[in-house]
Amino acid sequence: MSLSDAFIRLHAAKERSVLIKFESVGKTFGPKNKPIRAVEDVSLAVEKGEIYGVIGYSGAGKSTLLRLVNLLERPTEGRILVNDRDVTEISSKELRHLRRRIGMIFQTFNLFNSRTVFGNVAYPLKLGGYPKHQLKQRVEELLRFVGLEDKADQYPEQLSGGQKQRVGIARALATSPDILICDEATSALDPETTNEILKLLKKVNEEYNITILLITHEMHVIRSICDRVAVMEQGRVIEEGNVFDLFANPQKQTTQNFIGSVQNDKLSPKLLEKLKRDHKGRLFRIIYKDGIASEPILSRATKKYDVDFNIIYGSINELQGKLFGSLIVEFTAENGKINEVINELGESVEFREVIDHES
Ligand SMILES: Nc1ncnc2c1ncn2[C@@H]1O[C@H](COP(=O)(O)OP(=O)(O)OP(=O)(O)O)[C@@H](O)[C@H]1O
Repeated sequence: MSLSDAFIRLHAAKERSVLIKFESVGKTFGPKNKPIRAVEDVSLAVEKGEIYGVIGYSGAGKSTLLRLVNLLERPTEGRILVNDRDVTEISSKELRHLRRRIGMIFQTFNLFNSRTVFGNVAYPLKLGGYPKHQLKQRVEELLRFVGLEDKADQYPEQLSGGQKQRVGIARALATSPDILICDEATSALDPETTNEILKLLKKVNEEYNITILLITHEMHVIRSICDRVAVMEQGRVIEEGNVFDLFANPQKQTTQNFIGSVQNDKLSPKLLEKLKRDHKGRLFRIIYKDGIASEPILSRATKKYDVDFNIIYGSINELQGKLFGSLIVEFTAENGKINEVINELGESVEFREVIDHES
């Protein structure tokens, strides 16, 4: 192996190193005779530099799992390693240090209403003994990063929800953490503001190389910015993996429901009836799962066999840089020709004929 190969491998290994590790973690609340199992036997590894999302319905145990990382809650079983150190075994001094390495933002922003935007962002710096003469410069730099340089003297009540979350992000970044934990950070925001905050989180991840661990109940958040995802239900992780793979091949009903909430390509029986009334050709659902561009495949095959095609429903989106989604297409021609097109398409995409209602 050449020296440059060795360097590349070493670099790649470093890039993929595990930063947060849950090992068979459990958390029980409540008295012994009436225990509430919030987290049940969770094992997960969050790698350095990635955006890792945990999704689940209300009560699934997401917040509890998140709060275990910086020991806002203590696990009742298992171990949580941050940078290879078991957080349950560190001293209170080390814990204070760990908490400075982990920034946190919240659904309800948790800003100090009696302090200005500047005061909120400066707070963790003052607490950590940041050099006074550099403080103003650091806060201004952070406010520029989140796009709030003109709001330094305003109070939280004078800001919109999105602006408040930007302050929360600037404050969380003040101590230059390695990890940013996001507790439903966009759940209180409208869709447009949600997208702005998600873009900002992506920028935090890319420009500062900060690992992000977020929880959400919105699949849109996972689809937009996460590299990997865990689906939680009743305290357990029921499915986990790369976001594209999970979208392409969901195993559990809950995962399928979450994906359905953003795909929006299921036909209601009423709509299917109407489509069949309005379109006299044969209807097929074509599923794109591996990033192959839709139009060229369709137009090539239909042109070759002289079949008319008409895209009538569905959507294709970008997911982790690849195309993903499904389309309902009408083919009009004699059956023999349509069958030829089907045979040809079958080599590169998955599809099925839409006959009755779809599950
Ligand atoms: N401090 C606590 N004391 C007792 N039970 C708790 C406590 N915190 C959470 N729980 C319970 O643990 C379970 C998981 O709650 P958790 O808040 O972690 O779920 P979640 O997925 O984050 O849901 P939500 O989005 O509604 O907050 C729930 O049954 C909840 O009632």
